[in-house]
Amino acid sequence: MKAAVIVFPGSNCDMDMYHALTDFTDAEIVDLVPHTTDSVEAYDAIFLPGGFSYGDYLRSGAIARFSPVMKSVITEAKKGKPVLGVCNGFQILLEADLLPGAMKRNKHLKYMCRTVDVNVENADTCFTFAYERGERLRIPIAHGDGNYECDERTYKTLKANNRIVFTYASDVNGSTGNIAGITNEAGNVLGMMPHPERAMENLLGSEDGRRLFTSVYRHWRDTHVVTT
Ligand SMILES: NC(=O)CC[C@H](N)C(=O)O
Repeated sequence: MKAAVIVFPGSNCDMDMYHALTDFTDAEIVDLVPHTTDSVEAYDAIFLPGGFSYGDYLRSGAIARFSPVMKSVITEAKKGKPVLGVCNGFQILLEADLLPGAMKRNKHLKYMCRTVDVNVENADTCFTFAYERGERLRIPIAHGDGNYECDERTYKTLKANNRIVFTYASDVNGSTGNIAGITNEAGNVLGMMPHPERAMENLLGSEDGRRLFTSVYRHWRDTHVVTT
């Protein structure tokens, strides 16, 4: 598997994502790809890390969404390649219309940085099949704009089609339905606010994020590698 970690000006979780992919999957190639690149076609999976792209000016993710690389990210997402956006990456996917809804400021208007309980609502995606449905994970959050908002019709559609992949076990930031992560209709684009790449080692608090990366890798292997 060739994986691309996109680096925007202001990304700050790019190296954590790189570490998660290089040290916990068997991906042959993991590249840090600058936002100025115009094609990511050569990659099998694309990762948008967290951070403060363009200083969160205007709105989180609103400027990064127009980075040169995003045209190709959108094309590859529409082809069905796995695209994961974590935190600011999720915000960029929302701004790029690859996922529905928007992020508002956290309900208490405070930046929050702590480890929270996250429920696995759908373990039937290429990102989550190494988990069990109903499992409760410990994963760090670190955001000021994590209050996910969508209209009622969108919420019903997300729910009816099992596109809510993660929820917070309690109301941490005001998100509609405690949503912590959703997919697009095809299931190959996942946006999530909690940081699985910061939950890779028990020494650092949790290793509950590992299986997200191993799921993506195994999904690629199962669909691309012929064994005799
Ligand atoms: N950790 C991050 O990706 C931060 C996300 C975003 N810039 C916010 O504060 O909401």
